[in-house]
Amino acid sequence: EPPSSGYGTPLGSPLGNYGNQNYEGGNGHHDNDHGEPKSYEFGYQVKDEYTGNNYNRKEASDGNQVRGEYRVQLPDGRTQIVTYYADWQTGFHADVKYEGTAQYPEQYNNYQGGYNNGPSGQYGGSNYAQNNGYNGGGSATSSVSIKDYSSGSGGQYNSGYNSGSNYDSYSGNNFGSLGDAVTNATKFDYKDIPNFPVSTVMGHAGRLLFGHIGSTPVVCMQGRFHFYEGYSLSACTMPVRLMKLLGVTTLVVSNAAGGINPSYRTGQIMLIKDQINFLGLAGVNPLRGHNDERFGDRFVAMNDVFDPEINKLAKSVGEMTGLKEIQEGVYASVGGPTYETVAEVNLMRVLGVDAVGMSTVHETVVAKHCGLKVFAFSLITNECVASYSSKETPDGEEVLQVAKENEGKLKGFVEKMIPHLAKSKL
Ligand SMILES: O=P(O)(O)O[C@@H]1C[C@H](O)[C@@H](CO)O1
Ligand code: HPA
Repeated sequence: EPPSSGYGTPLGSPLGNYGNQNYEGGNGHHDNDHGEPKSYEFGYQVKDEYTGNNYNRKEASDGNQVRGEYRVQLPDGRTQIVTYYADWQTGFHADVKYEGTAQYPEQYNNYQGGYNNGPSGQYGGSNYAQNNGYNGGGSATSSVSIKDYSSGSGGQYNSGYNSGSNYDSYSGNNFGSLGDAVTNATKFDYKDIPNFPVSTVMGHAGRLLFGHIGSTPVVCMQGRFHFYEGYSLSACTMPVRLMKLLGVTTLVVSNAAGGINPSYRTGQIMLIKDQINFLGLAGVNPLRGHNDERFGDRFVAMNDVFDPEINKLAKSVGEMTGLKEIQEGVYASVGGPTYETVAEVNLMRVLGVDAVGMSTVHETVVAKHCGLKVFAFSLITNECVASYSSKETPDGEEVLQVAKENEGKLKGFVEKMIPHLAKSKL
């Protein structure tokens, strides 16, 4: 069978009577009306220091066999060099080599297969832990794929949790004791879980718990990962995808947040009715890059991520457990680790933000993408400073302290809310 595409290229070249006439008829090389097959050669090169463009191609044929070479600049910084020959009896033969060292831009790591998952495979998702220095706390990047968790670190949790585990309590900063709500818990330190990031923030215990709240099976994170720790958002949200793969159906998220709404007081709970994704609006989104269709669609609706019915239930459960003045409002996340300037606090007020933090929104984005239901709430740990005359300044110790003072009531709330949520089928 004469190859077609391998021979298409010369068409239109200076000696372009080669391809069509000799091969498309399928009658072999010599029985055409135009005599002997003709030789040709062509080539081009683009080399431009300013744009960095550097590629070329050359090809020659003696009429029987085509030989050529082309160089392609890969987005990872390497040059791919393909040397080939082809003839109509044996087809196309290529030898592929690479020059240079691959860099790992985040958008390619997000693609589980890696754009270069062929001969060298350096971009393959399963390599990310070794390559990206999760534990160094530096500029970590990750790719998260079904492959990573179905046959890697996830495997060890599958038994017992895969079927019927429909709740996940995702504990945020400083609420380590929410983990105490989990009964008969099996606990794993993050550092002992292959390929898992580690928490570097005070108050984040760094443990994954499996157990029950009431009769509901739960997976609970004692401690999360933040963008300001140096993790990419896809690394921060990797556990959400892990939970999805474990069979979790609802993500319960908590956080410590600063009160932007002037009526909010330290120690109050705010049920999140909507969010503003400042990082996302600026293009920093955990879903940026290749979309793994096995988790969800490319484009994700976020207008319906928080269910007003769940919040209604939470309000009544909260009141039942003695929570006072439960608020419902808009949470915005910033990259941190800086707290807000006076101007930023006032900007957020104008924008309709009620509470601000440094987590959660990327987790809810990834949860929505993979079809998890979401329930989220904030503990107001400080009142954001909106005036230049104020002598107050937020600090991490205060946040931790307020969280500690309130963790008992949060635990009571979560212990009741999760079974109610499970029963309600919301
Ligand atoms: O993990 P969360 O969002 O609860 O923690 C908040 C944000 C920062 O980590 C820290 C700032 O005080 O608290
Ligand atoms: N700003 C941002 N993140 C926070 C705050 C705050 O005031 N308090 C707790 N997390």
